[in-house]
Amino acid sequence: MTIQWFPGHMAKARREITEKLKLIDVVFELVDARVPLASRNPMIDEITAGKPRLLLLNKADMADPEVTRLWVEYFQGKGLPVLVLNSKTGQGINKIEAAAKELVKEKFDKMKAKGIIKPRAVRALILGIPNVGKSTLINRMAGKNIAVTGDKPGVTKKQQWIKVGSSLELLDTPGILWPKFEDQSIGLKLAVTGAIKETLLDFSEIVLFALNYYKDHYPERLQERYNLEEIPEEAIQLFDAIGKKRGCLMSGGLIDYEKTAEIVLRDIRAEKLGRLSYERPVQV
Ligand SMILES: Nc1nc2c(ncn2[C@@H]2O[C@H](COP(=O)(O)OP(=O)(O)OP(=O)(O)O)[C@@H](O)[C@H]2O)c(=O)[nH]1
Repeated sequence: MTIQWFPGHMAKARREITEKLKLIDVVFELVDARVPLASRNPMIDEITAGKPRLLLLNKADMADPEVTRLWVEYFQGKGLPVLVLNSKTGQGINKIEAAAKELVKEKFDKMKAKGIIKPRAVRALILGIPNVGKSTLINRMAGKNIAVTGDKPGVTKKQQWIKVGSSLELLDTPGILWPKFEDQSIGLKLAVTGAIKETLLDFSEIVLFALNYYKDHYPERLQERYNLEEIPEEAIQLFDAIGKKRGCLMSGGLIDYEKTAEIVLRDIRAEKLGRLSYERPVQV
């Protein structure tokens, strides 16, 4: 998957989301728990145009649980309801229905009191940037008993609804948001977590970024994994030390950075360094 968001693509994505928003009551915004800000489109408020929103921190099984707890506090403090998920196993998913109902309760109660609507299921749309797990979550929520309720009259014919529990209906296609590369670290965070292809960026640069972060936040994991006596001050020296330990040397004893980077990135992907987060809420 390559992400190339040209203005034309963004306009098209936005149009598609606007169309879907007309059909739904609540938005499920899916982000990667390891990088909840980098994997989020900063224009989300504007894009969702006032629809109630539930933030879902997905891939929490790969994130540092302590940091995820801080993120939950952070978003709740901003008045945004949030749940922690592992869409692969389904952990946390059983809380979504009740949270969605709560978000629309006031509006539904008012409409019912005025006789505008009969009791009906809450309709929801999953929104997120590529690779955050939208399809995995939809499949999980659909479960074994996919109960597609069919087209709703008067709306886009192709839209299908998946019934979840007794009071939630999910649009079967997600809304795809575009990532926003406001600064270089966002691209690096998305590359290290696998949201964008690492070939889009310089391989060694991604690993240097990761090592720099681990050096400050997870030094003991590095020591343990690469059998290092101490953690050097500079990330580049850390690169050298790991290369040496792993025998990534070129003729003349120089460190083969490309090979070292490959090893480290493979370890990160295989979770050999444990559960890691790459962003923390700024302490205020
Ligand atoms: N460990 C873990 N992996 C997950 C989780 N959710 C999704 N994945 C994996 O993440 C990858 C991307 O998941 P998808 O469901 O294809 O993501 P998507 O957002 O639909 O991606 P696009 O189709 O590119 O927009 C897959 O390899 C999934 O197996 C999760 O909670 N934990």
